[in-house]
Amino acid sequence: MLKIQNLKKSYGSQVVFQNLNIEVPDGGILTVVGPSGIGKTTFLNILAGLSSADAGTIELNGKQLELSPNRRGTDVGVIFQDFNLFPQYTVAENVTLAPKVVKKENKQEYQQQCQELLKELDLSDKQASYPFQLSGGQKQRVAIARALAMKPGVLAYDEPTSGLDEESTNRVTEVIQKLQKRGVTQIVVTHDLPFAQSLNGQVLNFGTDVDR
Ligand SMILES: Nc1ncnc2c1ncn2[C@@H]1O[C@H](COP(=O)(O)OP(=O)(O)OP(=O)(O)O)[C@@H](O)[C@H]1O
Repeated sequence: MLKIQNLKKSYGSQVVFQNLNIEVPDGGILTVVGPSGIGKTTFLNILAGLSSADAGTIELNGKQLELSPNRRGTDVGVIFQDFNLFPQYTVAENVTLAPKVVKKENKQEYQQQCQELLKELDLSDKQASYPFQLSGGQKQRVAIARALAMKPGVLAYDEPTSGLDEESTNRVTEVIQKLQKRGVTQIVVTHDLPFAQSLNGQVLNFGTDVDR
């Protein structure tokens, strides 16, 4: 369970949001929508531990997350809009780097996990490719595999359909639904209303549901 209580964030005198309360059950999908400049990315950055909050708490399975850019750990995995893949590494190296270096998993463990994730995300034939050799949708699935390799409690996506065609967008929906069946809790920030509706999750509309 992801439990957000009384979360508040301001930039100077501008309150971006306050009194934000929301609960997402394990395996739940929360879609975060709202107009440009309303605070969606700010919310995602706080959740990801990339930005501080002024007040409030975020609890994941009873454990309070540190709400500052100093947070360590792998509680929340984020798929950024530009994917942030390492261009000098192959797909398989992108997926195994953090389990190897950060989690210090043994080679057999991280390699096996990588094979499973690439298979699940339909990327087995791309494992030796470099990011520049992939389509946008493929790069995104590598970013998802790389995040999942760290076994996060929550997986969050920033505008996952931006720049994708209809077929790739449908693919993203399928991946998110597949991960939901596996019990992964997911937060999806999006402008794309038809896509948000297709996910059939709980909706947080920053334009209408949030105090400022
Ligand atoms: N580092 C910052 N310093 C000051 N103000 C900021 C900062 N980051 C964001 N803001 C302001 O906070 C508000 C929310 O921005 P945010 O990027 O979270 O919106 P958004 O909903 O993600 O927009 P978009 O959909 O266009 O990405 C905006 O008014 C923005 O100008």
